[in-house]
Amino acid sequence: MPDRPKAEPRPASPPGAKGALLAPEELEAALRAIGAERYHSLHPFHRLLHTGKLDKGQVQAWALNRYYYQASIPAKDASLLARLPTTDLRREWRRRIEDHDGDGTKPGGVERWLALTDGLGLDRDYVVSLAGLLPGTRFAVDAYVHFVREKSVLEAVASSLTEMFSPNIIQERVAGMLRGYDFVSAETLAYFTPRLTQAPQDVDFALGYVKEHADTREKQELCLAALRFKCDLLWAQLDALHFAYVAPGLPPPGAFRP
Ligand SMILES: O=C(O)c1cc(C(=O)O)c2c(n1)C(=O)C(=O)c1cc(C(=O)O)[nH]c1-2
Repeated sequence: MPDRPKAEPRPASPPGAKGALLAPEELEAALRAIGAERYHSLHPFHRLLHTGKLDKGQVQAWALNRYYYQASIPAKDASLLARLPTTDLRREWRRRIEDHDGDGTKPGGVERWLALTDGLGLDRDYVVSLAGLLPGTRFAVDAYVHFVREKSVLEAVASSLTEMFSPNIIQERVAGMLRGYDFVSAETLAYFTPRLTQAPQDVDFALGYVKEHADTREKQELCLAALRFKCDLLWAQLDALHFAYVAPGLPPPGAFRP
């Protein structure tokens, strides 16, 4: 019997770097599939929040913790802005910072989030002090800021693409919370109205950028990994809230107590 040919040793290639380049629409489909599987709309805490199943203290805990996410978004965008190489790119990213920080005449998203925490009866100085923040929130949000600061511009832009999925959850949240809670008004939730137009505008640009600049399979895999990472850090924030305020309901030392 002739000797069987020996198997060729496999070339050591980095995980995820194999396979052919995806067409831009295939890349978009792969990004959307990540959202369908792991966006925070699927988290049990959000399902409770959106169906009126939480009490006022639990809704306050959500708003207080999410303040840190809102307040950190313009800081992460500013760190990316500083690394963008062209006027057009910087102008686009500057618009995001203005959406969140305002322009000094009209309030931005951070200020509008504080209107939400005011509306829920939280003390503004306490919210802004971050004194009652869950450690899990802090670690997850800081991980996002660090990711954007340290990874490539392409990965940083890709990590913003969870916004592809946010208009749906925002509509569900606003309708569900207005139906479910007598302590919530349309005014309290006014933060979300401009996001319904801002997020698609952000996504148009960021998705176009990713589809154009992820021009090798390896870069495409990095973009997919960036979006998974972002979904994970959004999920982790809700895990922390759920553990502290729903089940088993064990807020860590120093955290907000309703
Ligand atoms: O209400 C939400 O569920 C939700 C999700 C996300 C997101 O997917 O990251 C953002 C927002 N809201 C939001 O309001 C917002 O300003 C925002 C900025 C970004 C980002 O990554 O730059 N995500 C989000």
